[in-house]
Amino acid sequence: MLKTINPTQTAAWKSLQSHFEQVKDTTIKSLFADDPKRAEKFSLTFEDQILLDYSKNRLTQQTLDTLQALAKECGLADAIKSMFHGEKINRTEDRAVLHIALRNLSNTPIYVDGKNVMDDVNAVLAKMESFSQRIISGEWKGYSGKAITDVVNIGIGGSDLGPFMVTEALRPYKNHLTMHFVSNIDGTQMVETLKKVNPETTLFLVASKTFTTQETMTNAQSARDWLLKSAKDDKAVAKHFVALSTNTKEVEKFGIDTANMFEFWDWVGGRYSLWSAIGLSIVLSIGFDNFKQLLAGAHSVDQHFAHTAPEKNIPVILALINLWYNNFFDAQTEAILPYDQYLHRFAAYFQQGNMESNGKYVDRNGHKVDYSTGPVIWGEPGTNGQHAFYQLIHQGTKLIPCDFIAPAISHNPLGDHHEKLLSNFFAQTEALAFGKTKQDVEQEFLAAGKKWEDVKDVVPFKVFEGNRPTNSFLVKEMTPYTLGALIAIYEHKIFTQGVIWNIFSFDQWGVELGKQLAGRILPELENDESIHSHDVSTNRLINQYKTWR
Ligand SMILES: O=P(O)(O)OC[C@H]1O[C@](O)(CO)[C@@H](O)[C@@H]1O
Repeated sequence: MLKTINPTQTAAWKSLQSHFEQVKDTTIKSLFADDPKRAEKFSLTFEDQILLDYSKNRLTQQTLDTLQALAKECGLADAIKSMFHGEKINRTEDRAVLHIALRNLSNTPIYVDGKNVMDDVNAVLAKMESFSQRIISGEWKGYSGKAITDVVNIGIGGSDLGPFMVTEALRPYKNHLTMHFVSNIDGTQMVETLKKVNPETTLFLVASKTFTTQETMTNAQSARDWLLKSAKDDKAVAKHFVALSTNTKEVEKFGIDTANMFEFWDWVGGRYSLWSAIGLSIVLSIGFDNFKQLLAGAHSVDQHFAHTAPEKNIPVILALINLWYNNFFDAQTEAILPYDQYLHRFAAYFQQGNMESNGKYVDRNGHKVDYSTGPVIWGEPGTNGQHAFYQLIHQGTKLIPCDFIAPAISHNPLGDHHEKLLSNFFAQTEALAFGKTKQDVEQEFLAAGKKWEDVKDVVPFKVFEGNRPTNSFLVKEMTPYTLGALIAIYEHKIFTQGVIWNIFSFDQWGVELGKQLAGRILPELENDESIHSHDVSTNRLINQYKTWR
């Protein structure tokens, strides 16, 4: 079970506080000047596929050692074992946390309540394999006898972001099926999607762990109505709708044959579910063998996380580095910046992954914390970000630790595009770390033959103080395997931080209140009567809406 220690009361935290006072003004530049072997010492390679360089950070070996001592005092090693052994570490929902079982290709038994979950996991994987083969080969026919050409995944949050992110990231592995993702309750997304597809050849995947989520059920109902308008026979539903869910009863109630249901279990968190039946859209898009490679990459990282010494453990090190900025430098956000267009939803995916997991102010004792927990996660692919928000990262007043991610081998070697992309990837972390001094700026002006009088006023604006921390992930090639590994690294980083912050990373009660209030407001919108049941601001907004609609 997880310990319930306030991290700020540990001896290691106190050491970190005094250590912080000693090193807070040390620059990355001086750390490199003092140790020519820094890049070698502060980097790790995962299976000759991913190089993580974390040398451009504001930390010393002592910082890392003390952070490791903190993790130890907070019981990280036991927490990892608890998760891998299927203990119910999601205590507020009384559930185990076993996304690692979904990719447990070694098939070692994992027990929950005395039952080996691997039997069910393997059965669903086999069902996903045979179903996807029938769809991809064209053997499965729609109501009019035509093969499926388009797949629409209807889901939201974890039932959308993961499958969408991965199918985009692995586009080079795609087959002929066209994938669509509808998540928003805003009818616009469904209407625009339905314009692009033909009811005779479209398969809908209704992806919802609970099968009660308002957005998904509303979208699924509209899609069903749309299908039946053409098919004019309820039997068509069985040929065009499948369910990905834990809730058999609700699936039946919706009218989907449970033979067309792909099951998963309450020990799979929504934001950790792309490895489960929720990944069916991924399987349909890239085929089962590639999906298995995705699982294999994640499984390999699971082994690394569970069995590698903390000082060589990639997710642990990443977690500690960002905790250092979050809790000692008071950094509020972290940016994820993939130099890979295919990863354009990677940051959005980990927005949910991280913020829904560690955005908590109540600790595992039920008390309000007096320290900072999960950061704001954001990001966009490079180089687009460079022309948008990098100004603030380079010269703003906020400290923003950034993760840079790039593949060494491009799937699209068009002219010198990839060299140009990668030159930016390398240049940015160098610029952020080392900056540009006043002397450099002056030198540059002189070399360009400028007169000192003409340029002296502009010098301060051209100085980069540097010392902005980054991690670099250089991935050999973005394959299903390496992508699976990368995602699992981030998942375990989030887990590690949650353990140290003494919070429950696998519930999400913070999303409930808004849902509850929306449920109360919806019937109030049914007529044009003036509303007085809320605060004055909400009343006014509702009443203005009623006049304008
Ligand atoms: O898969 P479901 O049950 O429809 O839930 C969708 C999403 O809603 C949440 O419960 C809350 O936003 C997420 O955790 C989850 O991924």
